[in-house]
Amino acid sequence: MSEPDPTLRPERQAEDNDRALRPQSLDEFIGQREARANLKVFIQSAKQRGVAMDHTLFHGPPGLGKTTLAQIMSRELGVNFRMTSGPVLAKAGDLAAILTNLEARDVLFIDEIHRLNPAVEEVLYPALEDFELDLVIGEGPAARTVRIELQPFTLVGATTRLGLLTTPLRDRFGIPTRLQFYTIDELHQIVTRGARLMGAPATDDGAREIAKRARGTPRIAGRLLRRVVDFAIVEGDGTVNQQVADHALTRLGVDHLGLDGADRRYLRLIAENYAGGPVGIETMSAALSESRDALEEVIEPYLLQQGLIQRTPRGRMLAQKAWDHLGMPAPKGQTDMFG
Ligand SMILES: Nc1ncnc2c1ncn2[C@@H]1O[C@H](COP(=O)(O)OP(=O)(O)OP(=O)(O)O)[C@@H](O)[C@H]1O
Ligand SMILES: [Mg+2]
Repeated sequence: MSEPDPTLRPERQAEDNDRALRPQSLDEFIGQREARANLKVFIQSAKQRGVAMDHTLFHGPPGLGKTTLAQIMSRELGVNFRMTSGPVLAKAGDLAAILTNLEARDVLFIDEIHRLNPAVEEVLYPALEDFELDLVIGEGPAARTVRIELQPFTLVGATTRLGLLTTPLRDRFGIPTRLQFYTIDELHQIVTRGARLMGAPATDDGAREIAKRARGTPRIAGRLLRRVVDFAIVEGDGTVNQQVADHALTRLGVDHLGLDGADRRYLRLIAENYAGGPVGIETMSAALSESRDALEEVIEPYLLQQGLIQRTPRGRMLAQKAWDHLGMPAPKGQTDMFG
């Protein structure tokens, strides 16, 4: 079986640096209606009161717009945006250096915040609560603690794994925000806007075809759009229409539900080797040579959201929709419990 095409995975790649498609304001940002409406109120209120906005946590699957929203927040608040990530902050001193350089009301964005070193996390707590740093200077008997006052700031954390956050850290976010998969209509708008910005006109049904197959994820929609544009330019007349979109996406191995090779391998494994399940995640991970994290973070959320699989205490099971999608009959009695 062939390796999944990295174009189709929601993980970050260099081309995300293509800023052209990144929305710059809350009004330009499509989708996440509820989160956006709430953020608007909290941003406005912080500005009117002249205070740092409350610490905000974005969580949800990769590619749904966590980093984008954090950048938009700082822009709308009119403050600096400082960016780092959990794995990069190895020592308490690394975080201290960043915190002491923040200006009043700045946004500090920590990506992959579930991967903070515990020693660094300890330093973060008083900083978040009282805008104070307790630093230990020197070693042994000469060691002493100094307290440093910080400017009030807003921490914006992002994570794909809310469950891996420690409770004390989680509790320090006044504004926890879960990002949802996008609807086809929302992705349709995102693709149409992206095509316009790329200078490649998309017909309504062309944009819709890409939207339907983008796995609910703007990052994937952007990637698929780029590839469809390639086909449109080389093999068509440069227009993104339904025919060229379907042709290109089929060539890329993206099926009509937006599933790619890795998704189908996942479903087929349960169908063919485990008669529809239940099968444990560790077994799946070994059989597919994918890390458990990758399965839980990247592959499963969309399959669950689409109602293709179910998570049960005994493991993963295929739902009827998955059997239909694979074109295989479900074993007798197998899916009855789900109706
Ligand atoms: N609502 C949106 N409208 C248009 N484009 C969007 C939207 N949300 C995200 N994007 C685009 O999708 C891509 C991924 O967004 P972003 O980097 O913010 O995701 P993320 O949630 O931070 O992902 P990760 O978990 O991998 O860090 C970016 O190129 C961004 O421009
Ligand atoms: Mg991000």
